[in-house]
Amino acid sequence: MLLTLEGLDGSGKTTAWEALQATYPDATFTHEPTDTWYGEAVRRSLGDDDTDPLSDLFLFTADHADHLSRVVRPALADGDVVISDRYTDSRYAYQAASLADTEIRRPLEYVRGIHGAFTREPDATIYLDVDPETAAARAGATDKFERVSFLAEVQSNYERLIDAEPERFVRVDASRSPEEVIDAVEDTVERLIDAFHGDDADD
Ligand SMILES: Nc1ncnc2c1ncn2[C@@H]1O[C@H](COP(=O)(O)OP(=O)(O)OP(=O)(O)O)[C@@H](O)[C@H]1O
Ligand SMILES: Cc1cn([C@H]2C[C@H](O)[C@@H](COP(=O)(O)O)O2)c(=O)[nH]c1=O
Repeated sequence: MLLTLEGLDGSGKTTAWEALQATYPDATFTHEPTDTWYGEAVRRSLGDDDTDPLSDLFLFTADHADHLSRVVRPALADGDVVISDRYTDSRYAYQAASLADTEIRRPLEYVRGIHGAFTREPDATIYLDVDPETAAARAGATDKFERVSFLAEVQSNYERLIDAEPERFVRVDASRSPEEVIDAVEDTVERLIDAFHGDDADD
């Protein structure tokens, strides 16, 4: 089963993902950007305010392709629960926002289309819902994506993704205290894993 955590910068994904590691010691915990040289290239781009958005998309997508073949697919093949801090929806939401002022028409559909041929969509996605102002303040507004106006575009892309696939997403109110958010995420993960195994048993 593939579970992903998504949301704006500073929404608390990593805080929740770290807490889950104690509860699910046998699960495979992973993240995007990864720690490989592909991920390092992505992080280098994040630190540069003057990159080409299409080049960024393909850098992030290369990191995802490597992540899929090296970590996600093997762990799923072993029957593991995989919990990823950011995954495909980050590209759909962020790169579609950064491509908005380019020659690419319908960026969100374009980015999804690139992934369609090769990716493995998540079984469920927890969306940590926080407003762009809170997100930017928590994240520290240190890179080009952590600006309120940009995060507002990203947020509206996430909302489009949720509208398109409401059955895949679980929204968690991430404006609450860290303890309350962690509790809500842990309850949600427990429910999703139980439901997934229930579905397996029905097959
Ligand atoms: N519910 C919360 N309330 C207040 N502060 C929080 C909350 N959750 C996390 N934080 C703080 O906000 C900052 C960002 O948290 P965290 O790294 O978990 O977010 P994130 O969604 O993973 O961000 P990014 O996508 O930028 O990596 C950290 O300093 C963290 O301690
Ligand atoms: C996977 C991925 C990430 N991003 C952006 C989102 C954040 O601003 C940074 C780094 O993420 P982190 O959670 O702070 O480590 O990268 C993106 O734009 N597209 C993606 O596919």
